Amino acid sequence: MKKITIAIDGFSSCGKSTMAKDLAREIGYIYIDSGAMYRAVTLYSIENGIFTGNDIDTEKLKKQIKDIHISFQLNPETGRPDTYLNGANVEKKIRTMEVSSRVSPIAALDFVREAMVARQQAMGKAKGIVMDGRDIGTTVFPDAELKIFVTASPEIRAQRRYDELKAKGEEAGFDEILENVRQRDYIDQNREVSPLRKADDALLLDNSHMTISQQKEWLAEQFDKVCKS
Ligand SMILES: Nc1ncnc2c1ncn2[C@@H]1O[C@H](COP(=O)(O)OP(=O)(O)OP(=O)(O)O)[C@@H](O)[C@H]1O
Ligand SMILES: Nc1ccn([C@@H]2O[C@H](COP(=O)(O)O)[C@@H](O)[C@H]2O)c(=O)n1
Repeated sequence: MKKITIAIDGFSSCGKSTMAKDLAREIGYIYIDSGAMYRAVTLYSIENGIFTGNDIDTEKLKKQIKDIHISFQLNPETGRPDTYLNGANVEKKIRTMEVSSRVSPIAALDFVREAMVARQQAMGKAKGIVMDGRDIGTTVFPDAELKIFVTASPEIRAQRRYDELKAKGEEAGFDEILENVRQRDYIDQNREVSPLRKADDALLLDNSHMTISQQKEWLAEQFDKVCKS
C-alpha cells in the first residue's frame, strides 16, 4: 500500500504522542515526536550556559546549533523512541519541569525552528511517517495526506500530566503544571514564526472526554478513510 504522511498537531499535553506512537506502531510507520527535538535544544542550552536566568544568549546558540545532534532510538521496554542528544540518552532529562518551563521561548527562535524543520522534513522525505508537534500540518508537511489537530481543556491536560509525573515519582504540583500548560499554549500560539494553528484541512479532535482507546480507534478510522479514498 502507498505510504502517506500523517501530521498530528495541537496543544501541550493533550495526548498527541500517545495517539501518534500507537498508530505508527500499528501501521509500521516511523514516529517522530518533534517536541522532543525542541526539548533537546533546550536541555543543551541549559547545560551549556546559554541561559542566564530567563535570558537566552541567542548569538551563542546560533553559533552552536549545528553542533546539536538529535536522534531517536526505539526503547524496547517502553515501545517508544528515546531521544538522544549528541549521543547521550536524554529521554528522562527532557521531560522535567525545568525543560518544560524553558522550551517555548527556545522554540520561538527563528533559527532554531529553521534548523529543526529542515531535519524534520528530511526524516519525512520517504513518507510513511507520523509526526506530532505544533506546526507539522502547517509548516513541516503542509501536503500531509492526513492532518489532525488535537485539543482538550487546560485543566484536563494538566491533570493528565500531573498523573503521569506522579506515576513516575516526580515532584510537581497541579497548579504549577496548569500554569506551564497555559504559558506554553500562549507562547506557542503567539510567536511570530509558525505559531500553533489548526491547518485549514486538519480534522479537529477534542479528546477531553475520550479514553485513550477511544481516541486510538478514532485515529485508526481516519487513517483507513484516507487510505481508501
Ligand atoms: N484520552 C486520554 N485520557 C486520559 N489520559 C490521556 C489521554 N490521552 C493521553 N493521555 C495521557 O496524557 C498524558 C499526556 O499525553 P501525551 O504525552 O501523549 O500528550 P502530548 O500532546 O504529546 O503532550 P506534549 O505535546 O506536551 O508532549 C500522558 O500521560 C498520556 O498517557
Ligand atoms: N513542532 C513543534 C513541537 C514542539 N514545539 C515546542 O516545544 C515544546 C515542547 O513540545 P511538547 O510536544 O513536548 O510539549 C512546545 O511547548 C512548543 O513550544 C514547537 O514549537 N513546535
